[in-house]
Amino acid sequence: MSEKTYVPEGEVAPSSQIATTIEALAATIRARRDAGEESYTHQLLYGPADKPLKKVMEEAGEVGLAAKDVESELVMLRAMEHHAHGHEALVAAAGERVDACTDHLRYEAADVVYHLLVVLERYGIDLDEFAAELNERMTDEERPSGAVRLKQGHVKRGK
Ligand SMILES: N=c1c2ncn([C@@H]3O[C@H](COP(=O)(O)OP(=O)(O)OP(=O)(O)O)[C@@H](O)[C@H]3O)c2ncn1[C@@H]1O[C@H](COP(=O)(O)O)[C@@H](O)[C@H]1O
Repeated sequence: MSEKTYVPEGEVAPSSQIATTIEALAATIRARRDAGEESYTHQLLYGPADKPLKKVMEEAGEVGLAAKDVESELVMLRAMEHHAHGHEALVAAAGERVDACTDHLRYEAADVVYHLLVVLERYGIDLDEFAAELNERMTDEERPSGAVRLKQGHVKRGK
């Protein structure tokens, strides 16, 4: 587990954190089909299609920019480590900037995943079907036992 994360005391961790989280988020998004206009998700599911599609592209771009910021700060940190001997405070400050940029990258990545899940829900692609797409790309050695697969005829339709 990352040193940046924790499970609240007294709570039992699920067997897979990310699977449980994605499933819960996808279920919330699906449930927002029955919500009112005050729900942002509902607006993305039923409003003009351009809105969620533009959000996916915009947020993906923000991931790219956030990652570039991490790169720039890493270059600064390495330079500090090489040239700022005796100036531990400068090195520590550079390390904190890397850390902050990495936090921002994670934040933008979550925005992409949320909007991607909304787009999948909007067009009726459920999580199992999405998993099957990813599973098809794995080698037999990589693919977990019992992993869902795409039926022939639906494989590589996008190519
Ligand atoms: N995970 C998310 C989530 N991630 C990002 N967002 C929204 O996505 C938008 C991100 O776009 P921006 O950063 O550009 O913010 P913005 O300028 O307000 O966005 P726009 O109005 O320009 O589209 C913000 O409005 C965020 O609130 C999310 N909105 C909802 N969820 C989840 O979906 C659930 C249901 O949300 P509602 O439909 O709002 O009830 C929530 O409880 C959350 O669990």
